[in-house]
Amino acid sequence: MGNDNRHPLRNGKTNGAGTDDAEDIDSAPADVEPDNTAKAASGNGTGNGKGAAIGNIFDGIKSRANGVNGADGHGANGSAAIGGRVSSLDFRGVLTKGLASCRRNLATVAVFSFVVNLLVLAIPVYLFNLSDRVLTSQSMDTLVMLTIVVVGAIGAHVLLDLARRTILMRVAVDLESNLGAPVLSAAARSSQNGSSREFQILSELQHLRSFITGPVLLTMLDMPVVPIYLVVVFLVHPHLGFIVLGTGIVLLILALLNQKFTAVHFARANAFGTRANLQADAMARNAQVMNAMGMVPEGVLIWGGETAESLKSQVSAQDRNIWLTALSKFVRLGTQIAILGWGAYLATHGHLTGGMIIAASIVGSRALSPIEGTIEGWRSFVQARSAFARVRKLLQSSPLNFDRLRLPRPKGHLIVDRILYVPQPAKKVILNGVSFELKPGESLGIVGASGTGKSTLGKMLVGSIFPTAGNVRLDMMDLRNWDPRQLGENVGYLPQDVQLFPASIKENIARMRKDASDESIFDAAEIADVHAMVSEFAQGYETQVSMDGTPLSGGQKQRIGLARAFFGDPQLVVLDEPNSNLDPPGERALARALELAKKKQITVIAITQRPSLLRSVDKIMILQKGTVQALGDRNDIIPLLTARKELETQKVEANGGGANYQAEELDDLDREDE
Ligand SMILES: Nc1ncnc2c1ncn2[C@@H]1O[C@H](COP(=O)(O)OP(=O)(O)OP(=O)(O)O)[C@@H](O)[C@H]1O
Repeated sequence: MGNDNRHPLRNGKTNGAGTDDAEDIDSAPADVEPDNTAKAASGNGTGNGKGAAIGNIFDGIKSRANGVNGADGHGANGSAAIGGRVSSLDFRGVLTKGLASCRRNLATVAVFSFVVNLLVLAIPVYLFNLSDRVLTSQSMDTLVMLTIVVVGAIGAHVLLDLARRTILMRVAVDLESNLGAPVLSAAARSSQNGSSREFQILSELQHLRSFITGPVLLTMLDMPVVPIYLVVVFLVHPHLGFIVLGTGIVLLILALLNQKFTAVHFARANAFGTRANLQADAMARNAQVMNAMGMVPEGVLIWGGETAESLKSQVSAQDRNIWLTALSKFVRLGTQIAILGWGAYLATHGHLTGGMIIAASIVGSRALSPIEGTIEGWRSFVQARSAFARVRKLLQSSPLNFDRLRLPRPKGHLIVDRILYVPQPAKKVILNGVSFELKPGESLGIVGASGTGKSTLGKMLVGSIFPTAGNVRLDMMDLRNWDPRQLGENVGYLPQDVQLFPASIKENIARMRKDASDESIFDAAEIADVHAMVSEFAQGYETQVSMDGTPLSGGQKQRIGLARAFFGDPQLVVLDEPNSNLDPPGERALARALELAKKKQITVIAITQRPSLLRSVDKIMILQKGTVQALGDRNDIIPLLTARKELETQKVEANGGGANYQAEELDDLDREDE
C-alpha cells in the first residue's frame, strides 16, 4: 500500500456516487452540533440514494470541515458569546457511529451475498435435471418449466449482486466523506513538527475505499455459504464431499502460510514506501533550494534508496504470494479433476448419475472459489486492516475529541509556570524551569543564543506544543484546557519560517476565514503597517500568492505574516524573529505595530536575535540553554546585554576578529535611550 501511496492533498479523489447522507450533510447548517454530526455520520447507505446526492460528496466533506472548525459565525473578531460551544467534532463518536453504520451495511451485504450464492445453485440444479430428467424423459414441458425457473433465479441473482455492489460503493464513499475532514483535522493537530507523516493517513482512507469497492471483500463475504455448498456435495456423495473438504482445509493452510510469509515483507514495503513519499514531499517543498544548489541528484538518490527498499520487500512478498497462489490454483484445479474422475468411477459402479457428477463438480468449485479468492486478496485485506488501524488510532487519540466550554474572551494575562520540555524520543531537556508572567498589554522580548530554546518556548506560548511539566496559562486557564478553535482566534503567531497559503493576500491576512469582514482585514493590515506595501501591488489585496510565496519577497512575506498574526484582534501575540527579513522601514513598521498593540492592550512576546526590537518592549528575558538567565524591565536588562556584548567584542578583537554587529546595535540602543 505504501508503495502506491499518493499524496492525499495533491490528488483529487474520484468523485464516485453520493449517498442519502451526503445530501443530509449538504443541507446541514454550518454549525453542525456533535449530535447532528453523529447523525450525519451514521448513514445507512442502503443504496436508495437520490440523484441529487450523487456527486455531492465534496460538499459533504466541506460542511463536515465546517463542523470541525466550528465555523459557527463567531465573526472575525473571535468574540464569541460566553457559554456557546464550538461545534468541534467528537472524532471517537464519528468513528464509532460510522463503524456501526458500516457494520450494519456490511451485514446487509453479507445477507445479500448469502442469497446470491444460493441462487447460483440454480445452474447446477438445472444441469442435473437436464441431464438426468429431460434427456431421459424427453419432456418438453419439464424443460420449459426448468428454464423459466432458472432464468428467474439468475435474474434475482443479478439484481441482488447489483444491489450489494451498490451498497458497498456507498459505504466506501460514506466512509471517506465522513472521516475525511476529521482525519485531516486530527492529522493537522498531531503534526507538530512539520512532518507530513500524519497527513498521509488521509490516503489510507482512499485505500480503505478501494478495498471496500474491490473484489476481495465480496469474495470474503461469500465465505459463509461455503458450508452449504459443501453439504450439497456431501449429499451428492460423501466421497466427493471429503475431496472438497480436504481441498478447502489445504487451501486454508495455504492462506495462513501466505499471511505468515508475506506480512513482514509487506509491512516493510509500506514503511519504506511512506518514507519515499515523505522524501518526495520534502523535495517538492524545497524545490528551489535543491535546484539552486544542484541537490536534485542527492534527493533522487535518497528517494530511490527508499523506493528500492520498498520495491525489494514488495517483490519478496509478491514472490511468495504468487507461489502460494499458484499452488492453491493447482490444488483447486486438481480437485475438479478428482471430483470428475472419482465421480466417473462411482458412476461406473452405479452410485452416481452423469448429471450428479457435473452438479457436484460445479458446486465443489463454487465452494472453493471464496477460499481461493481470499488467499489471492489476503494482501489487500491486510493493508486495508492496517490502514483502518492507523485511521482509528489517529482519530481516537486526537486531543480534539473533547468538547470544551467556550470561555469568556481572554484579556491576555499570561502565566508561564515552571516549564520543563523534554521532547520524545530525543529526551533532551530543551526548556527547564522557565517562569514569568505578563499582564494584559505588556510586552516581552526574548533574547538568547541560537538553539537555546526561544522558538520552542514561543510554540508553547501559543499552544502549538505542550510542556512536559509545568503549564502555560492564559487568563488563568491552562492552554490545554482552552477550546483549540477559541484559543486560535485569540492568539496571533508569526513563526520563524513564514509560510503563506496559495491564496490572495487578503485571504492570507484573514487566516483563510470565509466570514472575515473587509474591515477586519484592513484593521490587521493597518496594525501591521502593511497597507502601503500591499497598495504597491497591481492587484492590491487581491494579489495571488503562490505556494512558494511569489510575488512577495522574504520581508514582504514576513510582514503579511505579521498582519495575519494581528488579524481578528488577538489578545496574545507571539512573534518569532519578526524582523529577521526586514529592512529599516520594515523594522520601523514593526516598532509601530508593537506600539499600536500596546495601545490595544495586546500582550506581545517578541523573540529576537536582533536587539533593535528591544526598544519597543516592556520586559526582556535572556534565555540560556533553556533556562532563564535574566528577566526584568527593559532598562535593567539592556545594560546587562550591552556589558555582555562588549565582553564578547573584546574577545573577538583580541582574537583579531571584526566588529560585532549586535554589540554595535546595542551601543546604538543605549545611546538612544540616554
Ligand atoms: N522536537 C524536538 N526534538 C528534539 N530536539 C528539539 C525539538 N525541538 C527543538 N529541539 C532542540 O531544541 C533546541 C532549541 O531549539 P529552538 O528552535 O527553540 O532554538 P532557538 O533558540 O529558537 O534557536 P534559533 O535562534 O536558532 O532559532 C535545539 O537544540 C533543537 O535542536
